Amino acid sequence: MSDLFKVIKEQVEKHQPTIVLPEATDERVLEAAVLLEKDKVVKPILIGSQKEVNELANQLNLSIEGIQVLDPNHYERFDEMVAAFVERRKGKETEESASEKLKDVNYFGTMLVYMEIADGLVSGAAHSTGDTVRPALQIIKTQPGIKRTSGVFIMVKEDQKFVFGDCAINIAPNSEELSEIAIATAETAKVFDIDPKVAMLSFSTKGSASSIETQKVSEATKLAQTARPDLVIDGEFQFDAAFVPAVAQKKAPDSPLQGQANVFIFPSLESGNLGYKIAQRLGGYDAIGPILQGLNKPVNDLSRGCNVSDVYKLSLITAMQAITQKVPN
Ligand SMILES: CC(C)(COP(=O)(O)OP(=O)(O)OC[C@H]1O[C@@H](n2cnc3c(N)ncnc32)[C@H](O)[C@@H]1OP(=O)(O)O)[C@@H](O)C(=O)NCCC(=O)NCCS
Ligand SMILES: CC(=O)OP(=O)(O)O
Repeated sequence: MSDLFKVIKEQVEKHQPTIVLPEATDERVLEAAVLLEKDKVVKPILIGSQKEVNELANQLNLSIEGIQVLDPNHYERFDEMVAAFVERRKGKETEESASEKLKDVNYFGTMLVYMEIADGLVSGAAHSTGDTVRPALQIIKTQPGIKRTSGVFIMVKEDQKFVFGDCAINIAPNSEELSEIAIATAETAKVFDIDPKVAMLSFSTKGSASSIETQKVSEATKLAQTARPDLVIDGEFQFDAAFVPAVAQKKAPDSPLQGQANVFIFPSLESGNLGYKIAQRLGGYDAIGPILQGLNKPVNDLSRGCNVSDVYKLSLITAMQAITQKVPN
């Protein structure tokens, strides 16, 4: 385990927050839950039928002793949960539609976090991002002052750490949204002990090309710089000009980044999602996330391509958010 995760583990194990893993019948999730329980870092809550979870555990030769399993079909506080959901969705759900939705493991798990029965949630190993995050967008909602949540990856290889955003949520952010994503991502980087140097990415460097797309990024850069003059944010940059000092010397010699960027903001979800997967699969980086930024409580997504270690590490990050994020709901 890298130093970064050793530090997070030390921070988290003193508190052992409760993290919901709704996809109990996914082998990777069950295995990660068993490891988290064994290492006494977080208390996992699995969601599903006890019978099915027992069967999978037996098949994998895993002991789930001590791990709580909650079944939406036999949950003693289900009526209370339905009432709280209807109240939260004010006019958008009836008791009947709420009872139906709360049978879904992601809605059910998200309500456990909302009702403070659990401290955070990690899902998405077996669900699309839309199905994983929609309950959180509807129930947990964004923190005051944050218009949109976004999803970032912490990219780790040996002692190298970078943050990539938005790789998960906003399909075609406008310049205001991109500026908000850049600021939120810089703040997330600090949580991982990265002194953020933010590059706003494009296919152009400082006006080398001009189009609606490049102008959007250039405008977003100005908005972010004006809103947060204390942060180092510059753009628009091609990746090489942001990352390679010799190329930065040629393409953008006057930029404060000097080819030393460590936070990369992609102009669209197409580029962000592709970019992180290329760095992960061709570049050999560990890609942990998507970590959702700006929500009132920690709910995080996984890629369906994740492995046991990804589930474990994202659970640690979620636990860390739970103990550090004291935001009023
Ligand atoms: C995230 C996503 C699912 C939301 O879309 P959606 O479910 O159609 O959202 P809706 O427009 O119906 O909005 C649902 C609720 O979420 C809120 N919402 C939507 N996007 C939001 C965002 N980025 N931040 C905060 N809230 C958001 C809406 O305001 C709405 O709230 P309300 O019901 O209380 O009014 C959609 O943007 C999406 O599919 N993004 C791409 C996900 C993806 O495939 N990523 C690639 C793999 S990681
Ligand atoms: C984050 C992401 O790309 O998720 P998935 O691979 O499940 O679509």
